[in-house]
Amino acid sequence: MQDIIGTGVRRHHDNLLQVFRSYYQLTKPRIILLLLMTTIAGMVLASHGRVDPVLALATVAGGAMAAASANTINCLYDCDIDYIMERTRSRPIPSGRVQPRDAALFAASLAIASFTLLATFANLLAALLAMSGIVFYVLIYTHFLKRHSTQNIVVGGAAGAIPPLVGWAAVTGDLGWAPWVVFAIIFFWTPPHFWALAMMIRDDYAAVGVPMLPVIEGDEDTARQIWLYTLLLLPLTLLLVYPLHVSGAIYGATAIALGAIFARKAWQLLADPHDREKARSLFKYSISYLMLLCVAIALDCLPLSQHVTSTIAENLPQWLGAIGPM
Ligand code: HEM
Ligand SMILES: CC(C)=CCC/C(C)=C/CC/C(C)=C/COP(=O)(O)OP(=O)(O)O
Repeated sequence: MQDIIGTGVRRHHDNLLQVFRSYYQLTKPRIILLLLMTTIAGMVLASHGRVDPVLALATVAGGAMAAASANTINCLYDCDIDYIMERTRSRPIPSGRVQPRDAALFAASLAIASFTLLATFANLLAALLAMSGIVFYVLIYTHFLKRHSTQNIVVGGAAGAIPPLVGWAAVTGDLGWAPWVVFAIIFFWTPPHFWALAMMIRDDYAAVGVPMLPVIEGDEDTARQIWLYTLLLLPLTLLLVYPLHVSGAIYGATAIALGAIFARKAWQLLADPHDREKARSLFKYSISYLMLLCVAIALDCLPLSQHVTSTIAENLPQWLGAIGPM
């Protein structure tokens, strides 16, 4: 008898775990992690590394819920094509694990909770920016552009660039040049990030009639455009050092090193646009690139880093003098 009850409880527990896992998958959690890193970068920049922990926690939670809501609505809207594409077939809605109505309720609750949290613990601007991220991603990207334009992700990429604005606004209550530069970095990073992936899986997109650039214009043109966006992205990353002076030498050196690797991978793809391994390598690297760039922004703002940077700046002429004329 006890065995039967035990098995029943275990089965109920397993089912509950399955349900949690399905809703968790619906939010595309790994993408949220990177979006949050950009939010944290925005907060750290705005507060010169001294973020209030309660505000930080509320902003991260509110930002995560807004992105989770946007991703859930995207899964709901796209479930017809997700059902056909191999990469997306096993997602919770096409595989029947979550009913569309439940997903809609889930997304609405997340958006309301996000707005409430951000408006209460941060400010109205941060809350409205997060909501505009959801609206832009769902309406402009998912509804208007994704299935109708080869420039879908160029314009749609603006939604993914909003989280650092949320982070900055949560700290300061307004916006300035620095957060808009981080916005622009992510905006120009998105086409190489996504088109590299789209080159790998363009047959999937072709099968469902989504006009991603590699499907319509082919590999050569896509590789050329990736190269162009990469060339625009790299100098943009340095604007935080000069003329904005919100980041220092540690960030600057990291941005140059990371950018050089990015440029090398984009160049290799340009030289061999049909090589899917080169596209895969650029796609994977694009994720590490943005993560590390955000880590560098945060590290650079720590008081210790600022001390190291100012010591180097003060003593550099003396050290160079000691080396003597070259
Ligand atoms: C319009 C803009 C964007 C498009 C169309 C796009 C598209 C994609 C797609 C289709 C994937 C593959 C996901 C999968 O295999 O299920 C992906 C992966 C990923 N994207 Fe993007 N992306 C965009 C912007 C962003 C932004 C702004 C971020 C974060 C700042 C981001 C972070 C990631 C990460 C971390 C992954 C890897 C997820 C994993 O490991 O499964 N993406 N992206
Ligand atoms: C502030 C705020 C809430 C911003 C929201 C930003 C956001 C959720 C960006 C996500 C970008 C992304 C992963 C696009 C992929 O969509 P897709 O439909 O092309 O991908 P798929 O084919 O994998 O479904």
